[in-house]
Amino acid sequence: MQVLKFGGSSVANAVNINKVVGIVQEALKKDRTVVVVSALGGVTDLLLQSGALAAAGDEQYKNVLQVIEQRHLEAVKALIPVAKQSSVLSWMKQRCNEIEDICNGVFLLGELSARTKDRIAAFGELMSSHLIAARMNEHGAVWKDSRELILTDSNYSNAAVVRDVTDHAIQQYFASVNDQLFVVPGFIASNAERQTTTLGRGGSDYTAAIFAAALDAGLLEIWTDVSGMMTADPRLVPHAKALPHISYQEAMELSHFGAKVIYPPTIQPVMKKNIPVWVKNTFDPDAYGTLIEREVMLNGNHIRGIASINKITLLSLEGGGMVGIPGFSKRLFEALASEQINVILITQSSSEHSICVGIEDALAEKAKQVIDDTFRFEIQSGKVDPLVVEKDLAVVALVGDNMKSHPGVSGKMFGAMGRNGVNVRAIAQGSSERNITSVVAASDVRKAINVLHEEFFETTYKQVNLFLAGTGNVGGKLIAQLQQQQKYLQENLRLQLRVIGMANSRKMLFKEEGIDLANWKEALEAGEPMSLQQFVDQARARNLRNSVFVDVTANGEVATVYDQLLSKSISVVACNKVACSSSFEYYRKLKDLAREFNASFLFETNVGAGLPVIGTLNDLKRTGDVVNRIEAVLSGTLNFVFNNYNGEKPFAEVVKQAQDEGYTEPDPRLDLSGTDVMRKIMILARESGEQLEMEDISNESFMPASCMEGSVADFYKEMANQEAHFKALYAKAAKEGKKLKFVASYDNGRAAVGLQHIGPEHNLYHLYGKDNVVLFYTNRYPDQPMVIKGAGAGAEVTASGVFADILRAAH
Ligand SMILES: NC(=O)C1=CN([C@@H]2O[C@H](COP(=O)(O)OP(=O)(O)OC[C@H]3O[C@@H](n4cnc5c(N)ncnc54)[C@H](O)[C@@H]3O)[C@@H](O)[C@H]2O)C=CC1
Ligand SMILES: N[C@@H](CC=O)C(=O)O
Repeated sequence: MQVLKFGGSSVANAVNINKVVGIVQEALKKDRTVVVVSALGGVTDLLLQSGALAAAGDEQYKNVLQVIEQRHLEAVKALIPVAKQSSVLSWMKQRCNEIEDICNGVFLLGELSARTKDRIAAFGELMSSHLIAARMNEHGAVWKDSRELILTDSNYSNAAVVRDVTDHAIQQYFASVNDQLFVVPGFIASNAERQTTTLGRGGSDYTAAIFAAALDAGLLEIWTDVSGMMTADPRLVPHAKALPHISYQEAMELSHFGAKVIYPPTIQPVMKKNIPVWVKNTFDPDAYGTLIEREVMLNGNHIRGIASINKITLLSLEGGGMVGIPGFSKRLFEALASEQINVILITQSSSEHSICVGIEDALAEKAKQVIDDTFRFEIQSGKVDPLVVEKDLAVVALVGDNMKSHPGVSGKMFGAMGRNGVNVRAIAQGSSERNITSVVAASDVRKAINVLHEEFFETTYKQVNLFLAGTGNVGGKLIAQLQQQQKYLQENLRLQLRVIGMANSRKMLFKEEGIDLANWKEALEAGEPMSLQQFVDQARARNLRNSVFVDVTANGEVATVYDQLLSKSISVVACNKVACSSSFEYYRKLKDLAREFNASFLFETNVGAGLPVIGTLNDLKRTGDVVNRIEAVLSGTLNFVFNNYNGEKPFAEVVKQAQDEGYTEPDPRLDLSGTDVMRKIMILARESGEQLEMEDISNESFMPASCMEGSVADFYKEMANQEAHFKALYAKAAKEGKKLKFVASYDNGRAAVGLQHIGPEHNLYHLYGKDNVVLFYTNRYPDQPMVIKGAGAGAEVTASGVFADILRAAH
């Protein structure tokens, strides 16, 4: 004997029912078969709706009944040969009249009892099963009303089956007939008074399990519209994987926690009899689906799936008066039970100072009232605080038989969530160690499940979601490098970098599946007008795991939003130097936020572009070294200018060349004034542990003050006017056989920048093109400094430094 159950979507219309017929025909070749069917998809809702409308005195119920009748009559006409249609049509018509009569009564009384509701709801399965039996008449199908076989109590809408009587009735009936194929309605049963009852929404699965268990079936097949159970809800996790094999216990845990593929009570009866349950897809019958059995082979992973339940409220009862007093929790649970409030999760700290339970959001008010009433005396006398109710939460659970006795699973789970800023509000784990349950904000569910899926299942790659501000010189090169490396990173580092948001000063663009970097310019141009706050809000609201905000602007305002991002665990990578060279307080705050919210705040390119200056300094510090002195040339622009200026070509033209080659700041006056170098030496001093501000740094500027007045065009014009000044600077140094270098120094708490004459004996003398050099004098490098030298400006090298920071943030 085998039992096949088909859900509402599988029998939603004539086309689908014909697919079902094909599947049953094949099955019939193997064994005697019981087919359990749900109502035509959506019909149960329509039936309940008509009852509710009638009870509310709304005559619209007649229209809803018409829709129901129409759907069934049409299905009969499409499925049953014309010669045999009339008896089936007339049977359907009679049932529809019965529903109408009941609803008319409800309308007149203005009352819908639980009993009547079950009577109305039952017609869905009655009519679908009758229709399908008629369709399979040619295959010898026998229609049997399950209400004659399944006995329940009178708890309408969620009746409990009286198993021994039911088993006996089913066994007797099937022993008394010789037919091979039976079609029975799921979901419905009857009580001792022969009144119709129902087994709860999803109860057709349960009906099938009851038949399978009573008949000692060899197999129970649950045919639905998905190809089995998955590692996570595929609507939330695009990379969710099918689970070909899973144990009864795991299936129950996953189903309880929201994987709606199978109705949870279904497992119990078949598990007792060791009957395998095969979840299959009606619309893809060749797909393997999920086979649920007692013993399932290890799949190398300690967890089988991730499940969630939304709309959870946490109730917390706290108070010193609870400690050491037996009976508090008993009273709490009795109070909830008295109002039929189901408890989804319980946690109690060993201090006994608080008990916390999770229930459905919809029951929160009722729960608050009954608990506050129950503990009124204790609350008034201050022994217990009034109940704390926190709504809009969700449960996220890891499920797997193999978690048992494997240390590290919960560490991995909470570590991954913590790194992504998912705050865990409560935790529960039973001693079966089959599930670890956490409660998180409803708004974090999607992120939490994806983070966990990536951590436990996605050996293929890790997704990193970028929000990129700035598409100029450096930004443009960065985008090109990201595009060029996408494939390599996916294949070699298992990283999938996606640019989800992109902005320049005029436009912004978002694409959850990632912006196509081959056509970003056109796409961004067609984007929406840029609003910095909206860009930040989007990055926060999307709440994607492994999010990184990349600031490739030179903009002060952009630098002010880092705190909003870090506090949402979004890492920040910046080549913009404004944040790190603003007040020490803000710089410190950003570092603290990054630590607090497990995010990265990386700005390697703030000094020396792509050179490993800040990283090296941090390595020295982390390993216990102390930086005593720094001597450096930190301006690519100024080094280029002084390397290329000898009084022949005008100074202004050399500066322009530096700008055209992409070495200067967007505003070149920042380079020429020495401000850019001040920022850099201050950042190095701060990273060395010094609390410096810009005012603390002396700057011996070589620029005539007149050059710094007006616009950038005025700046160039005035530099041309001041050519004699620059010639004199050059000539003086050349006369001494020296070179002009704009040098930055930090020495035991003091920092300075300025133009110096550097002789051939000096460490800074042999420095060409746009190079930078940094000399670290430390406790471990007291005489011969640690030297970092190389190209210190240019869009390509800067972009690669930003890229490297992104990869560091990703890890
Ligand atoms: N060029 C170099 O060698 C190095 C540059 N840097 C830094 O790189 C940064 C970028 O420099 P470039 O690419 O040369 O500048 P750029 O002027 O070519 O590009 C700046 C980009 O930022 C965008 N932007 C400006 N304000 C914005 C806002 N409020 N919101 C969104 N986008 C905005 C602009 O539209 C433009 O796309 C600067 O902070 C610079 O200090 C750092 C190290 C070396
Ligand atoms: N404008 C800067 C670029 C890097 O920060 C420089 O010239 O060094």
